[in-house]
Amino acid sequence: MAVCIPALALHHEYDPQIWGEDVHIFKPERFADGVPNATKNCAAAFMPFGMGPRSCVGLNYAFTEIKIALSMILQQYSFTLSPTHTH
Ligand code: HEM
Repeated sequence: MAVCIPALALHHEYDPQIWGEDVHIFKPERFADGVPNATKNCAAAFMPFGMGPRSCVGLNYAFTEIKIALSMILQQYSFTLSPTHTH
């Protein structure tokens, strides 16, 4: 028997109790304090690589590739502190 988890539906089954009232908004900064905080410690609310013994074996490879791609993109830009930035 095959069990299929529709990842897209899972992450779009909007649950304001977990994600907040702004659940429909694309808001990457909701992960700024880590996944556990963003998901109110609900491990099953966000599982892009699945979970359990059959979770994605390519997870670490995928993360490495993502970091390489991001660093290659960022090398094309230069960054300076905003003059209005205060600590
Ligand atoms: C952003 C990239 C990737 C995402 C989001 C992703 C996501 C997933 C998900 C959701 C599953 C199903 C887990 C489950 O059934 O609970 C899975 C399984 C799997 N993934 Fe990935 N994956 C990614 C990249 C990769 C890469 C780069 C490889 C190999 C080089 C890979 C190899 C596999 C394999 C072999 C399985 C089956 C594991 C099993 O059934 O035991 N994945 N992946």
